[in-house]
Amino acid sequence: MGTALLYDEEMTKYKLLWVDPACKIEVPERLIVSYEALVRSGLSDRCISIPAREASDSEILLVHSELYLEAVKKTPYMTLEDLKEFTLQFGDVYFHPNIYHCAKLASGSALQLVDSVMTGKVRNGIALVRPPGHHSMHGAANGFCVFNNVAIAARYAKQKYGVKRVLIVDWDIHHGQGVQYCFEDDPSVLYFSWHRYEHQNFWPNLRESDYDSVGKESGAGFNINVPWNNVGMENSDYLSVFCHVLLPVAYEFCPDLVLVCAGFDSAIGDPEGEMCATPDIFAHLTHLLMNLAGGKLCAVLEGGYNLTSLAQSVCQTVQTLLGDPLPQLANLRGPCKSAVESLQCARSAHRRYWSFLKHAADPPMTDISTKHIKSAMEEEEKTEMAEEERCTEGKVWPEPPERLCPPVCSASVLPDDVACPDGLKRLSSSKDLEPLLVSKLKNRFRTAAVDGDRVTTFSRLYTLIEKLVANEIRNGLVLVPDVAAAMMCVVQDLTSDLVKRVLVVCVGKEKELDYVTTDGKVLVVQISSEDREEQRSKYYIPVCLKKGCSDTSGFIQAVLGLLLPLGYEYNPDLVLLVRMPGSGVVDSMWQQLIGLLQGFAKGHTLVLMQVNEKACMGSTASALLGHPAPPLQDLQTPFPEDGDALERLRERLQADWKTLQTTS
Ligand SMILES: NCCCNCCCCCC(=O)CS
Ligand SMILES: [Zn+2]
Repeated sequence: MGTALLYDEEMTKYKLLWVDPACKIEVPERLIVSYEALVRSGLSDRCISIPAREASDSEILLVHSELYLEAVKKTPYMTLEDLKEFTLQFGDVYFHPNIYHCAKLASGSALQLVDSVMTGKVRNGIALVRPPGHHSMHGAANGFCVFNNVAIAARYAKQKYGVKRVLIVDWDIHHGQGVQYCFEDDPSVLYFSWHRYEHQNFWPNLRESDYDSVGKESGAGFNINVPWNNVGMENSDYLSVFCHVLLPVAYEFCPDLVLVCAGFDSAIGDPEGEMCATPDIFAHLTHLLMNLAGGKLCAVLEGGYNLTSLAQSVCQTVQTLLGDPLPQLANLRGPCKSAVESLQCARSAHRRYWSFLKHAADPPMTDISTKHIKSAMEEEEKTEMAEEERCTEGKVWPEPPERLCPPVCSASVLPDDVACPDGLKRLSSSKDLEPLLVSKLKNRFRTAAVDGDRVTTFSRLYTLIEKLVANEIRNGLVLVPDVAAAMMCVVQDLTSDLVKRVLVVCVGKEKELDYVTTDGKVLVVQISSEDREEQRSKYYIPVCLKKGCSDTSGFIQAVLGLLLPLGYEYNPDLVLLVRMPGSGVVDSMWQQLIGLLQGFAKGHTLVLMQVNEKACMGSTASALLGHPAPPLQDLQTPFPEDGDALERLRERLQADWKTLQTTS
């Protein structure tokens, strides 16, 4: 299934008609450059174009009051003076004779997107709209927003498709207070927002934007705010919050639909955000949400005022929605102190509501919400500085890397008598081994004549890895007689000269893992029921689950809270996913793991399985081909000892691995 793209140039046909410094950044060019970038890059042609439509009155009234709607209806007929007058009753927003029409198109586009996804016409999609929506409230326009596009879409999805749980992820740099107000007592809509806050010194300066606004009454726990109290947040900060706050809760919530308030003013160069995250981060944020809700994801444009980073970020998002390989994120260095404080506060505020956050630490000693007094004075000094001096002084960043699709997505190396799963390309021609390699294998296995089929297997493995590294294929599946031996061979013989860093994810326990690397060329994360604490080192990290890999709750917690951060920090060139026989890992969990691992090494994942486990080749192939993993149904509360052990393991490892840091 494809990716929907909604865009209508009508939504570029309104603009600010008078002088208002607060609103001058919201210009029609925002939409024009975004769409043109998609066209120029060829991405728009790969999408399924869905027409925009006007939202009806009843759809708008799902969120807004009749009084407000009737008032806005009058704006097309107002004189310039009347429009100015009308605008004064709201904050940081402007009206225009054509904005009511565009606001209906913006909301209607979001609804068209929901229809396309919920009817299965497309898998996911994005609506490029203006005016944005997440600041508008029941009875008021605000922050460039007229109708709350995403809030209307959430209510519409519930009403028309009986969607039980909607996750709204707001990665815009402003707090979508309109969305928070709309759903704060509603447990069927989980609203997550991070936003520039600076201890309430940043617009919209609301006390209720802080981390302790967790929702009300039956909605308690279903509103997550992560305030950024400093500017300059980077890719590491964003990824840490996803791994340690949003994703654990999102997986436990298990939504039927994901809506994204896709604002790109959180990207580098934006005058509003003043953050430093690069456009390629949105490729990963999108990817990390795409295995939820069976891949049903609707992204709706909110903010984004630097036309260059906006266009690049939109392209990065669309490319991921289309399933293209992810870019490698370079030199992640762990979250900054302020980000750790914020995520620690958010985690501790929510630990009573979410079993996946149950073991979160107490809030930091320096309670960050009282800091706003002091920082107000700092704020005073800052405003003395010239405006342009303080904001984006010529931020520059590299063009996002090309994300080329290899000619073959998934290849397989199988014994001759095993059928190849649909969609996989069989590499049967095992080329003759270089004599060098044969001698290596011989002395490796110290047998005079390395037996025939083993040489065949390793020659095929070698062929596969060569093609992965050459980007001729994206990922691969290999069935071998002895998976542990094959793993050793791949790690020690086949990859040494081909790749710089291999991430080995070992699922289940194995007979002997009789080597531990210390040079950093290999990072082994082993998830099993075995407690190998004594063997742990920086590059060998055993995660012990009391009930083993069949405990999906413990497994996904270890993946989100440990494997993902580690993987991002380690930044491998190859991922080796080894499924030990008898691991007991549940199929949906196995597919989720393969899906999430695609975020590393441009998707170069090599799956090693034992021949006698060929029964799960089908689902492995499906995940390797990029089909969304099935949702993890009814997750139990993780075993306390596992949750505790994971928290302790993170604390012990965070000296070596900064992205594991969740406490300041
Ligand atoms: N009143 C002092 C300056 C306030 N600037 C307000 C900017 C509103 C931004 C809204 C937005 O970006 C939506 S995503
Ligand atoms: Zn914004």
